[in-house]
Parts: sequence; C-alpha cells; structure tokens
Amino acid sequence: MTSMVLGECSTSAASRLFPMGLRKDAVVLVRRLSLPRHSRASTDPPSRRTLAAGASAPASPPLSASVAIEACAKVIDGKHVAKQIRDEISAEVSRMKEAIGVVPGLAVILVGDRKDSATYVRNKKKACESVGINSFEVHLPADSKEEDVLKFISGFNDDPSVHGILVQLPLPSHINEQGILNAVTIQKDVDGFHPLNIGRLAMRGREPLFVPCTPKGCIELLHRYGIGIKGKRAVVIGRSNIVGMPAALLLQVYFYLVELCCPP
Ligand SMILES: Nc1nc2c(c(=O)[nH]1)N[C@@H](CN(C=O)c1ccc(C(=O)N[C@@H](CCC(=O)O)C(=O)O)cc1)CN2
Repeated sequence: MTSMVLGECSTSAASRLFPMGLRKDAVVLVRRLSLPRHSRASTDPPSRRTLAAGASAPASPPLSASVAIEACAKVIDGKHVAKQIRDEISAEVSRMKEAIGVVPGLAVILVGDRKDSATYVRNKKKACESVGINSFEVHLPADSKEEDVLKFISGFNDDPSVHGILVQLPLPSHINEQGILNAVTIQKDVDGFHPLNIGRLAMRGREPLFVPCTPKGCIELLHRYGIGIKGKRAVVIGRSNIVGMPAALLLQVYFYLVELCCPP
C-alpha cells in the first residue's frame, strides 16, 4: 500500500484515486489542502500535530472519502515551517554580508498581465525583502518579443550582483518557453527548470545545481517533521513540468518506488 501521496489536486481527488489503498500512517501532501472545519490545522507547533489513524470524528455528517484520508494523515503546518526557513535564511544572509560583503540578488522577469503571476512575483519580492536578499524585477508587456526577454536574461546572466534568475511561467503563447528557459545560465537557474538541471535530477550520481522549489519544499516539510521516507512507496498525482514531473524525479532519490499518475 502507498505511504505518501503528493498531489497537484484536491484531497478528494486523491481519495478517488486511493479509495482503500493508503496505509494508516500515510502522509498526504496536496497543493490545495482544504480541511473540513472540525479538522482544520490551527496554530499548533508543527512537530506535534498528528491526526491519529482512526481518530474519532463527529458522528454526523458521515465521513466523506476525503475526510477519511485526512483522518489518517499527518497535518503539516507549512506556514510555521516557512517562517523557520525565512529566519534561517535571514541569519545566513547577514553572516554572508559580514563575512564576504556579498548580498545575494534575485532577478525576476514577468511577461504579460496575468494577475496570478503578478501576485506570485510580488510574493517572491516580499520574501526576498523579508530576509535581506536584493530583488530586481523586470515587467514586460504581453506582446514583447522573445528577443526582448532573451536580452534581459543575457544581462542578468552577466550581472555579478544577480545570483538567481526566475522567469515567471506561463509565458504568453507566442514566446517559446523552452528557448527562454535554456537561456538562463545553469549557475543562476534557481527554478531548476534548465534541461541540464532537470537532466541531472533524473540521473543517478549527478547533482543538479538547483531543484524546482515546490517538490523541494514538499521533501523539506517531510524532513522537518522527521517523517522517514527512505524505502517507502510514493504516488505523485499530476505531471506538470513545474511540480509533478520534477517531484517524481526528486522522490525517486529517496523512495523505493514512485508512481506518477494523472487524474482524468
Ligand atoms: N518561474 C516559475 N513560474 C511558476 C512557478 C515556479 O515555481 N517558477 N510555479 C507556479 C506559480 N507559483 C509560483 O511562482 C506558485 C503557484 C502556486 C503555489 C501554491 O502552492 N499555491 C497553493 C496555495 C498557497 C496559498 O494560497 O497560500 C495551492 O495552490 O494550494 C505556489 C507557487 C507557476 N509558475
């Protein structure tokens, strides 16, 4: 039976895929985890918040499949862990500045006017500010040419004050995503989307310089909760280039078996 489910879907979709197949101690990580009111995570410290297998739930209404999964799953407080990580990075950035006089810099390129993308970029900028990382933002109009984007990437590749480059996805459809991602130098490819970094992730004994952040974040959550994963089975639901596929590649380093599937 499956030990861990990592999904780009709701818990109810996960429960449809695994109606009976989850172990009692399974860990379910979904990107949009909406817990029912009575089991919603509160401000409890992360390491102690476990819903025991078979925990008693209110008698009415009857347990739905998704509640049944959640009742045997460990609830992970991502916000708490995020704060811990921000504090650690902040201390590291200060030490770095003191020791070698270098402040890390992140460049973010946004093309077009998608509201969700603008929000993600704004949040990345805020996160940088909160830990003392310099951020450089370029916002280009939706009808920009591929060459315009490539020009900025090339400038950031050569700029010693920029240590990481992110091109926010999706790009407008007339721009070739592959060409853009290939242009980011792998030493600054903090998204880990460059084919060389992804290729290294897929191969035994090759270390990628960077790993895509969402799957890396999921593994980090498991580590920080002391959830042992070596030798267990994992199922990844969804196979996008950004989450599902790199998640499966990353998990196969630790897990004995990783299954990748896509809900209808
Ligand atoms: N260059 C990149 N582009 C995109 C990435 C990326 O990692 N690099 N990922 C997404 C957009 N994105 C960040 O940029 C992103 C989207 C959604 C989430 C996420 O976990 N959302 C949660 C809700 C979180 C909350 O509201 O607190 C969810 O969906 O459940 C993280 C990152 C595409 N583009």
